[in-house]
Amino acid sequence: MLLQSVIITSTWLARTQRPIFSTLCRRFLIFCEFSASISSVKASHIAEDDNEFLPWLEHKAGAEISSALSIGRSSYGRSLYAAKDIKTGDCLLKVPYSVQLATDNLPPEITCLLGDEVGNVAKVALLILHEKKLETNSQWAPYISRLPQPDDLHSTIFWSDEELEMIRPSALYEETLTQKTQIGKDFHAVKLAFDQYPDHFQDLTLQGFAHAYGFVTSRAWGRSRGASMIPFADFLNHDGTSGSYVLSDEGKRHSEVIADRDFAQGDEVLIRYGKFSNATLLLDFGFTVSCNSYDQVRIELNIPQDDALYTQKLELLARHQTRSIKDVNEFTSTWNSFAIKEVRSGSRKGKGIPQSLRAFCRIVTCNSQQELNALEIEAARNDGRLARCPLKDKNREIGAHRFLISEISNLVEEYSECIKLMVSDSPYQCGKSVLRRRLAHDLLTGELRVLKSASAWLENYCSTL
Ligand SMILES: C[S@@+](CC[C@H](N)C(=O)[O-])C[C@H]1O[C@@H](n2cnc3c(N)ncnc32)[C@H](O)[C@@H]1O
Repeated sequence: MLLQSVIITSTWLARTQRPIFSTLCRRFLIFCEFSASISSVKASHIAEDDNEFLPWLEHKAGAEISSALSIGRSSYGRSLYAAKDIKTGDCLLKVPYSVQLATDNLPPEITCLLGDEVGNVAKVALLILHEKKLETNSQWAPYISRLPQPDDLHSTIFWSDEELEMIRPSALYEETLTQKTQIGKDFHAVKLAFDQYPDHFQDLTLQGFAHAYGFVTSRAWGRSRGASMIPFADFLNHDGTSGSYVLSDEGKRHSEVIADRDFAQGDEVLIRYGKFSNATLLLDFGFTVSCNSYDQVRIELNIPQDDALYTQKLELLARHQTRSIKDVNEFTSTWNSFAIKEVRSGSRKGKGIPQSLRAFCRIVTCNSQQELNALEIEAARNDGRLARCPLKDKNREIGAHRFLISEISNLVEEYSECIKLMVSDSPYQCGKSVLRRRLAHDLLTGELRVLKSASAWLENYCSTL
């Protein structure tokens, strides 16, 4: 990822910028949000060597980083626990910028070889590889040695083709391929840059580069100077239900986390990485949460090619095309691609189903040039957007929504089939395969829940119109 964080300036102005999800730029988000919560899991044990990590980092920083937290292990890997009773509003940790790893830590002789085509995530990945190569001579050795093993990375970019087939109906499938392509491009740009310099990254493989890339997307936060790995803070695990923030204070040049509730000594402290769907969590971090309230489904609709008004409809949409809109998960609603979120039952307005999607269906189901003209006239009288109001002809309004129900039903069928296959698939798999099957299952069942909620709302809309 880049984890989301709130950047505070001297005026305490939080900026909210986030590049594209599932394309690498998206990772340079600036709006980061953290939240802390209590897990019922108490600190199991603190690995012997982990005791030395915080003193090492504090010595390096020349400042105290945390007296409130200690390192332990949970089922999520390394984790942070309350070292004492903590009150809401207490500062949990404060990590100075001077001990964070960002692109400006890259040695100048490496930086000067890299062109603009090599993105920030790739540069931080190179920094990690560079430090790794130095082994114990690296001044970051205690941090680098605590990064996960490649086998512990479960982002879909590391899934085999067969594993990826499990998530075929989800937009994450395409997002994963796009991300892999981007990593490949970054890798080749890096290789080209270092071609003449056998001292640097001569033995770099695409696989090694992709792993380093995965470390960055799953453990770096967006800051004004780009992606930053924040040692110690990156031992915090995610809980989407909590709601306090990690602040990156540009003035004081540190990142901090404030407790949003009380913790008893020994409680596991979890933060919210962002309001991320399972698709985002899986691509960026390699995990999912069950019943994720931020889940969403991207659906793409097209005007049937055999539609007698195909060209007229396309032209009409093009004339009224609005700028694409990105949401928090970086899903973009373009002219024919829309993100649906879970619609609460009983919701009157169908919040979760974009108005632009319903408008698209009203246009697609028009049967004559006159009907299209009427929509254009209405748009000119209002704010210029097409088909935002319910059609006056009730039957046509129902027809438009029935078209959408039918598209969603096809998806529901596709998802259900895939889930059924997944459940009945080879019972002999173990370890990594079982874990990835569960991740795929969480993803698809979450997206299926969203689709079904939208379908139920639309059915109700049609029957009560
Ligand atoms: C920023 S690191 C957190 C520290 C990490 N557990 C470690 O061992 O260093 C993010 C990674 O922790 C794990 N993680 C965090 N929250 C999780 C959760 N709610 N469920 C499962 N894994 C989680 C995932 O492997 C994720 O890529």
